[in-house]
Amino acid sequence: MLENEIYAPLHSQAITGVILAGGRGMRMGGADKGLQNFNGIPLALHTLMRLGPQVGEIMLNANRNLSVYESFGSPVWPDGGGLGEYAGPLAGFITGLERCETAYMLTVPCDTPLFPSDLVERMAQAFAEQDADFAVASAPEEDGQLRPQPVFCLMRSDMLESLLQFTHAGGRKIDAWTAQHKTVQVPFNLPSDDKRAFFNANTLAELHLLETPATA
Ligand SMILES: Nc1nc2c(ncn2[C@@H]2O[C@H](COP(=O)(O)OP(=O)(O)OP(=O)(O)O)[C@@H](O)[C@H]2O)c(=O)[nH]1
Ligand SMILES: [Mg+2]
Repeated sequence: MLENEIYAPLHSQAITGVILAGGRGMRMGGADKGLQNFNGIPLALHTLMRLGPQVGEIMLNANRNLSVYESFGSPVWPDGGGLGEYAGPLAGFITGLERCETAYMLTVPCDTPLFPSDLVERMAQAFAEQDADFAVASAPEEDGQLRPQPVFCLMRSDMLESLLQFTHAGGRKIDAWTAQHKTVQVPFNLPSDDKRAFFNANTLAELHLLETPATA
């Protein structure tokens, strides 16, 4: 690194956003989570609209109702990687890394509708400043404790080989994989940050709660 160069900025246009909507949705009674309405808009479409302006390219990862997802106007890819059906979010990471045509990829789940509008900017800054292999968001949960949110994960798109090795050895947990590399945590707990930004909806009741404005 040159003496005067603080860090090489990571331009948002070099990032492909991958929206993970490939789960079973068991806690929603097996519903296709990404197609459940949030304030009248399917969650996956809501997520596309929130993430789209923050990245250069965008794709959806889904395993059911593919034509409905395609109608949202972005590329849709189901799980590959030979892990079998519903192997978990890392199956979506594999799909994303196989399809990504930019230098970086950022994953976002479809069930966390209030995620920050400056998510990518802050993740990319920490990633570049600390010359990391992964940037992972961390945020306060319902109990106020700051915890990693590993489905919000920024990486270089050359991580596919490492991920295939990890998953073919039986690994399924995102944080166990990222722990093999240099990972920076990006805290989203500034006083100005929405406390509910990383609340996710596992049930329909939780989804409806997120639709209502926060009470002071
Ligand atoms: N591609 C893919 N994504 C998944 C898979 N399982 C979970 N995800 C995604 O990972 C994120 C977090 O998963 P969960 O909150 O457990 O969602 P889920 O698995 O659909 O719901 P449950 O069945 O209730 O656990 C969501 O965005 C899911 O869509 C999978 O097998 N494949
Ligand atoms: Mg699950």
